Parts: sequence; structure tokens; C-alpha cells
Amino acid sequence: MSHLRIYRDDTRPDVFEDHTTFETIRDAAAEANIRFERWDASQPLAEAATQADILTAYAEAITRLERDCGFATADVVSVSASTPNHPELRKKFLNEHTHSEDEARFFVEGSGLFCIHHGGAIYALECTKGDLINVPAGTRHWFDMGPSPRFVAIRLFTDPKGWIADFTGSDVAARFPRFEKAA
Ligand SMILES: CSCCC(=O)/C(O)=C/O
Ligand SMILES: [Fe+2]
Ligand code: NI
Repeated sequence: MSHLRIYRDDTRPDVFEDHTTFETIRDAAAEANIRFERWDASQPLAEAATQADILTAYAEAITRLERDCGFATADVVSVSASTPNHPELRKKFLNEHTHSEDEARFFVEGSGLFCIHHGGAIYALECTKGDLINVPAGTRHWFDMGPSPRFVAIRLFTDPKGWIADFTGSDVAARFPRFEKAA
């Protein structure tokens, strides 16, 4: 299940506000300008599904996001414990960064933890299959796929160059709990 914990960024992370229902997660996330929705993710995907297969299976959702939100391109990030370089991939997203465009991700399989740093708080949002998250441009955040990852996420971009991040240089991500869920 999706799960949101909200920590203060200036205290120990053992005190937090906990949200476990869709409505309370959506409303609390909206305080940080995070869009959180549940979308249909019931398209069957073969174990060996390629990026093109996944984009085709979810073409309708992608077209809707492109039309309504101005995204120009989409790609797929699919990582599992058998992905050879998954520890390096985990590290790539693990430090606080921003993007010059909105970060929209649609989880069609598995789960991962988005941490958004906004207004003196850390919004740690575990996204699972069917979740659509949009983190606005310029928002400090990081993402943890965990030590034994399993997720497939569709990423939408307005810049055809794809994923470009500006790292803040902050060590804040290291002060909050990691995503430890096993695949
Ligand atoms: C869940 S998609 C991979 C993570 C990513 O693209 C990103 O920018 C994390 O902050
Ligand atoms: Fe990001
Ligand atoms: Ni949970």
C-alpha cells in the first residue's frame, strides 16, 4: 500500500505524521504541491516486456498526461534485484536534487520511496503500482528504490533530452530512513 510519512527536517526522524489512506495521502501531499493520484495499472506485462511494450500498453494514460500537462516524451525505468547495476542506479537518485521540469512518474509495477523536501518538512511517500506522482519543477527531492528493488515506472518529460538533475549538495537524504522493503 502507498504510505506517506511527514518528518520535520530539523529534528530526529523518529517523530512523524503518518498517512495510509489514499485521501489523506493525496491531501497531505497537496500541501507540498505534490500531485498524487491513483490510475489504472492493470495492463498485463510479460516478464520480458520491453520499454516499447510498456509504453504501448499504457499509451492512453501517456497521451492523457501529454495532452493535459504538456509533456513531450515518455520513457520507462524498470529495475529489479536482477538488474546488474541496481546498486549504482539506486545511488544515482539517492541524493537531494531538483529538476527544471515537473517530475511525473506513473508506477505500473512494484514500489519505491520518493522524499520531497518542502517547507521545512520531508514528505516520504512510498509509491506503489497504480500511483501517479508529480513533483513540481524546482522542488528538492530524492528517490530510493531500496537494496532489493522492484519497480516499473513511466516517466514523462517536457524536455526531449530526458532526465537531467541538479544536485543540491545537501546531506539531508542521509538523515532520513531509507526504503528497506524487500522485492
Ligand atoms: C521512479 S523513476 C526514477 C527516479 C527518477 O527519475 C528521479 O528523478 C528521482 O528523483
Ligand atoms: Fe528526481
Ligand atoms: Ni506501508
